[in-house]
Amino acid sequence: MEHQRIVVKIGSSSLTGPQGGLNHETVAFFASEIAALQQHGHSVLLVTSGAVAAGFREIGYVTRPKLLHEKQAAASVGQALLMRDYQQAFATHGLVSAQILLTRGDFTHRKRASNASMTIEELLKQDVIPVINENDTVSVDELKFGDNDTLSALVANLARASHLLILTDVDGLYSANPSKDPDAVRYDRIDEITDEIYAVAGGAGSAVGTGGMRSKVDAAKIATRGGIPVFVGRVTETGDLLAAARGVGKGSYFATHSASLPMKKQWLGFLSVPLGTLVVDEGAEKALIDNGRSLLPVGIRQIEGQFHAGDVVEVHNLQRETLGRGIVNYDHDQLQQIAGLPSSRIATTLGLDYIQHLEAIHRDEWITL
Ligand SMILES: Nc1ncnc2c1ncn2[C@@H]1O[C@H](COP(=O)(O)OP(=O)(O)O)[C@@H](O)[C@H]1O
Ligand SMILES: N[C@@H](CCC(=O)OP(=O)(O)O)C(=O)O
Repeated sequence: MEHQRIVVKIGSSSLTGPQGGLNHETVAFFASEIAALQQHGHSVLLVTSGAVAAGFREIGYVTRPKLLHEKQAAASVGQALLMRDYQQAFATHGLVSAQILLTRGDFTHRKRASNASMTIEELLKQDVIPVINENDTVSVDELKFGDNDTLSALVANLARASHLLILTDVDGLYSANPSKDPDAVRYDRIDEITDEIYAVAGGAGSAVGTGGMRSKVDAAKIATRGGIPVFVGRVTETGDLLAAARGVGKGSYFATHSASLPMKKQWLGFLSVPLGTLVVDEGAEKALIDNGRSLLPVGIRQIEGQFHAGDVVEVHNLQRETLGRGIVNYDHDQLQQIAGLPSSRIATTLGLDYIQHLEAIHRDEWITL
């Protein structure tokens, strides 16, 4: 196996128990597994949860807090404890580690994403292990990732990793939550993330985890669309992490079919914030999805939101299923006037001599989701 860049994500459920506090032996074990990957010539980026779980007991909460400000307070105590454990554990293998705290806003702003990327590149060049978590102190409501699975997929894309390994307390995705259904069977390999996969992926299984399998499938979707294969499973014994990276781990593998997605399309699909929604008819749905064509105003049935030309909008079919996202060429009030009209009537309806773009969304500015 040649040198690879591997993102490893460790969930709260793997590091702590329901009473909170860190399990120091477990942190030390994961550090030794990561050190083994480094010794095999790979570069590892670690995305770790556990700040809230590590800190809540320390400041006097009996159970994991539910309110945002309490979670933020617990995380600010716990993040330092988490980092202290990792730094000590990596140091015993002669490895230096660095703390990086990110929010979704850091990915949506291209300049900040590029700064984060430059820092990560320099750390990897110096053989330092970036240890990444969400910046819980400044993340509010819609800015929050909510779970670190999505964060790990965004990091994998940003760093152009060759693998994303999501470690959790269950050895893969099962046909039903295996802690509740003893007849559940594991999916060893998932070639396509279908509605059936989403239907079986349930919520968190423990008092400390968030997101459960559902957010892991979301993460797998983001990473595999970016050309990065994903492992979701358990690492409990020496050598398990190396096995996971080699494709023989205890878990499920999500395959990728895409070549790595251009940065612009990644941004459009997974980082941009849509400012409106266009509902389109069956003909437009077919043109966009089956024929890879642009969206013309004639196929638009309904317009929602106050967007302007150049903004990102989401596109729904008549059943209100999301088809994808694109950059729209008209302001919302212009689109209201021309929705349903053939291209020949657009200029006169808008009172213009000529039209720069006949398409509402050009195919080059579109991603199917
Ligand atoms: N179909 C499924 N297959 C496996 N686990 C599932 C499934 N649906 C829900 N789960 C739950 O997801 C949990 C893992 O997610 P989570 O608790 O968020 O862990 P983490 O802290 O590692 O992110 C499992 O322990 C399990 O209870
Ligand atoms: N940033 C938070 C992550 C929250 C969380 O529990 O995430 P996860 O265990 O990955 O589902 C923390 O460190 O506690």
